Parts: sequence; structure tokens; C-alpha cells
Amino acid sequence: MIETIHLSKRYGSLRALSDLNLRIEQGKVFGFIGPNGAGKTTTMQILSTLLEPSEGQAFVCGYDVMKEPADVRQSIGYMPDFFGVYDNLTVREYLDFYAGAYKIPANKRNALIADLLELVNLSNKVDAYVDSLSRGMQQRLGLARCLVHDPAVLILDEPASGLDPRARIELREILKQLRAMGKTILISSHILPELAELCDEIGVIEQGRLIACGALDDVSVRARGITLMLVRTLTNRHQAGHVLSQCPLVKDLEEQEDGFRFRFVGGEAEKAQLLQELVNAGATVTYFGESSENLEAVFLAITEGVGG
Ligand SMILES: Nc1ncnc2c1ncn2[C@@H]1O[C@H](COP(=O)(O)OP(=O)(O)OP(=O)(O)O)[C@@H](O)[C@H]1O
Repeated sequence: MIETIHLSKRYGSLRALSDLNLRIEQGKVFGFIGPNGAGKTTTMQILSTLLEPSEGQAFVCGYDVMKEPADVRQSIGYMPDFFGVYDNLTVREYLDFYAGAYKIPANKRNALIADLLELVNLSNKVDAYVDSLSRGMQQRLGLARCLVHDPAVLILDEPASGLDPRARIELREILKQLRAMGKTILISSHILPELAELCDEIGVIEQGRLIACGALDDVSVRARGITLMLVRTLTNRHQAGHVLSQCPLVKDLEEQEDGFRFRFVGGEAEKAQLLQELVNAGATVTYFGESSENLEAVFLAITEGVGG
């Protein structure tokens, strides 16, 4: 559905993108992760036909971005990381304008706009002025705008940036619906956990190079040795501490108020064994699993040392 072959982009002497090879199958949600300046926007702009690559090729829905840009544009909905909304337009007028740009017949637009607003939970804002909407609502409206021509592919550049936690959750729920509708989605973020739940695959990009790519678990395994674990006990905490401190696979053990944190360098079987030992020692374990910081740690471990 999306494919890049040896894609590169130079801005003068700066290599913003180097030899990027990506393949995203139909119906997949692909998370593009990397710090600021890594090359995510550059890639997305090339795929959206807004920027020409210096070398290599890119295809969307089988169309070549350089040779068949009109077909590519018809196939994608692109949401840039920053987009302006026009003043003095209501939500309805805004979407009607874009529907017109995509040549949707006037007699079909009202029903289309109603459907789109329902999808992005903005039905009650149809007559509100777009510049009066909150940032989260504007992002959802931007998503609705991307969908007016029912594209097969969505390219979303940091859609969650600047949103508060509730707005992020709302956005994520809508993206899940779009995934269920069979859309292929390329979504970028510099925060891995934000994408983890949503994505079938991730690609980690740093300084214009793809440094890890695949299912999240596979990418995490490659960064093995950095599973951050958390263990909580109700009673007999001391026994738990003893077992953990004696286990050679437990590294950097720290006792904190809410439990024990450590890096676990073994596999799943060893993990199960450790839990068994904790229980055998009389610790009443209430939580045994990855710590919520694990995904951040994976990301840091993958990107560590790149270009350093
Ligand atoms: N028009 C331009 N002219 C010169 N350099 C540019 C231009 N656009 C981007 N760059 C540079 O190319 C590199 C990649 O930028 P890009 O915007 O693709 O990164 P990004 O991963 O999207 O980062 P961000 O999260 O900050 O948007 C950066 O070093 C950036 O400064």
C-alpha cells in the first residue's frame, strides 16, 4: 500500500533522509517514531507529493509519487503537523469547502459532512466557528477533512502533539475506528507509548535512517536486556526483595514506594520462574509485569548511540 525504495532527501548538504526502505501493507497501522528532526515529516511530505525526493522511489496504492501525483493525492488523506483553519468559517462550511475541492457533488455533501462529524464526535459543533474549537476538536476536524474523499491511506503527522490526555484518548479511539474500517494509516510521533497500543508495526527513525522496523514486540526484543519490570507485593516485601536481589537476571534493582523496579535480562520462561520463586518465598504478589516506562526505555535503547 505504501512503499519506499532507497528513498533519500537532501536539503543542501544536510541529509534529511537516507536510503529509506519501507513497506506498509494494506489495512495496517504503521507508527513512525523518532525524535524531532529525524526525518518523519520529510518522508510524509514526499509520500503526500508535497516534496520531491533527491533519490529513490515512493509508491502509494501502487501509484508513483513522482509520476502519478494526482492519483496519489486522490488515494491519501494527509494531516500535516501544523495546519491553519480559516477564520469566519463554520465547521460545516469548512468541510463543505474541502468536499468541493474534491469535487463531491453538492447534493451529497450534507450527508457526508454529518457522517464525518459523527465519526470524529463533532456533530454538535456543526455550526460552531472553526477558530472557536479547542485544539483537540480542531485536530479531529482536521481528521474529518482528510476523510472527505474516502481515501484508502491516511498519513498523519504527529496528530496527538499538543493535546491533553483526554483529547489524546479521544483521538486514539477514532483512529481505532478508522483502522477497523480498513484504512492503511501511517502515523508519526516522537513518543513511543502513544503509538504502541494502536500500531501493528513501528519504524524507528533517527537522523534520517530507519534503525528498527517491525512488530512492536520484535523491535522490543531487539532491544533485549532492557525490559523494565515492576513487582508489587501486599505483604512480605522483604522476602520479595531478597529473591530479586539473588536472581542473576535481575539488574539495577531499586526499591521504591510502589514496589521493586529492575531490568530483567531473561526470557519469558525465566520470568515465569522468577514469579514462582517470589510466591514460594511467601511474597503476596499483586503486580508482576512490565513497568509503564518500558516502552520509553525500548525507544531510548534503540536510539542510543545513533550518530553519537
Ligand atoms: N525546508 C528545509 N530546508 C532545510 N532543512 C530542512 C527543511 N525541512 C526539514 N529540514 C531538516 O531536515 C531534517 C529532518 O526534518 P523533518 O521535519 O523531516 O523531521 P521530523 O522527524 O519530522 O521532526 P519534527 O518532529 O521536528 O517535525 C531536520 O534536520 C530539519 O531541520
